[in-house]
Amino acid sequence: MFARSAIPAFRAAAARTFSTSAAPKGVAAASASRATLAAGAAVALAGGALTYNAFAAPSVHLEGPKTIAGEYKTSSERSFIMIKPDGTSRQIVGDVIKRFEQRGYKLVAIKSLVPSQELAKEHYIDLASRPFYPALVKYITCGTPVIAMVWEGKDIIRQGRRMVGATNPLEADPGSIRGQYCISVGRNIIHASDAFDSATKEIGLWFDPKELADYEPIAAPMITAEN
Ligand SMILES: Nc1ncnc2c1ncn2[C@@H]1O[C@H](COP(=O)(O)OP(=O)(O)OP(=O)(O)O)[C@@H](O)[C@H]1O
Repeated sequence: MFARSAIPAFRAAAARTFSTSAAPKGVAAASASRATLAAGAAVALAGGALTYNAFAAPSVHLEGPKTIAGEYKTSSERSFIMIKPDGTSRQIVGDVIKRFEQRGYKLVAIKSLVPSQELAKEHYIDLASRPFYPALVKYITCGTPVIAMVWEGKDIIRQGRRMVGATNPLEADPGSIRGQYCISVGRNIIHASDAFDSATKEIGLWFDPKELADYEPIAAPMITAEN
């Protein structure tokens, strides 16, 4: 059984880079402190509740150059992207997925769930002192599902943030997802990891490693070749 005390340890290690508005971009991999969940344990989600399921091996890799978020600045880099309840309700899930697919990114995990209070609070824990935090948690757990995804590919963390757009949709580039689909900071339809250690934390929080697929899309060489 996963020791619940590992979550606060992990939270402390993830530091401010988890929340996305003010995080130092691009330096997280080098500077981030790391945490390791105990071998034989993982965070898993079932029926919208946060549970801690034991498993044999491997452990969730949260430290070292290669983590559950792949390897930073390589084609194995991964980001946690989540369509929020308003995005699901407004039926733009397909459009969001299409953008990432057409850009050349690889979908390695996806699931629809109604997050528990515990999970939503943990995801946004770095904003706990902000006045909008209770409403944010209420919104994420409102009963309409979120679409939790892991996308993989070159520079996905930075590009994912660019594709999503600014936190306040009114400041977002019109070509970005938020810039195209929304006008309110409280209903900005999508989340994307802002740094490598944030992606590591978030993927580990929302997914069991066994849910992450390892495959090669047939068009991969046409997307990734540099010459
Ligand atoms: N002033 C605000 N009023 C209401 N909600 C806010 C406000 N600022 C942020 N939020 C909500 O909290 C979320 C997290 O805020 P954060 O500052 O981390 O921005 P973000 O990184 O762009 O968003 P996310 O983490 O969801 O990708 C925002 O996406 C938004 O839903």
